[in-house]
Amino acid sequence: MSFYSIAPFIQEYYPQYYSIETYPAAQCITIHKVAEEWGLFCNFAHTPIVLYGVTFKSAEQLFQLMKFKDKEAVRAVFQARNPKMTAKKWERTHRRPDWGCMIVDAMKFCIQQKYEQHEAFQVMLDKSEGKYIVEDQTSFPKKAPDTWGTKLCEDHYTGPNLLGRLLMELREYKRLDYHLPANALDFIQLLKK
Ligand SMILES: Nc1c(N[C@@H]2O[C@H](COP(=O)(O)O)[C@@H](O)[C@H]2O)[nH]c(=O)[nH]c1=O
Repeated sequence: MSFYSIAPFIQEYYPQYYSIETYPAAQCITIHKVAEEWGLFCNFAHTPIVLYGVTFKSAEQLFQLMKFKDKEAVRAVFQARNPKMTAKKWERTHRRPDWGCMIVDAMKFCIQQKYEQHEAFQVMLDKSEGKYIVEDQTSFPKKAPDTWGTKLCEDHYTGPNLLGRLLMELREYKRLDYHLPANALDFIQLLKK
């Protein structure tokens, strides 16, 4: 199993999300590229999030930073043009040891902040009512979708679709509840010094 595979964490700590879902393609809204119609649902969308006076350029940047506690890694990922790729480099050596048991709560936190700080995102979520939301990874080279997404198989999207599921939960309940370790946001102070 790859170091980067998060499926074992989901199985152990978030069994309620450990499943493969299937959705009829005709009833799906797909998240693929930021520039596309529903691109605002993508974590990479330009939706600045301000926390304790620090501005994060996207939910993705915030999520990637939450993996780290060390100043060097935090600063490198914060300054990176592509935080996801830079985080991958630092993860092997510097990922916080409890990342696995907080990963879904971290994602919920980031999406909840985006929701609270961006009305356009709230409006678009409401507009998507009645449709399934899926992250479309069909064009990705790997054979199977990862935990966050799905792939198109004939007339349906199939995969764990955790990103889509969290967005649908947010749409339904108007909030995502999360429980983070007390030090989860300490990294923000490292960006101020
Ligand atoms: N795995 C994937 C995307 N999926 C996105 O990756 C994010 C989390 O990645 P990770 O930190 O690896 O768990 C999350 O925002 C999810 O929507 N996107 C992409 O362009 N390319 C990828 O390969």
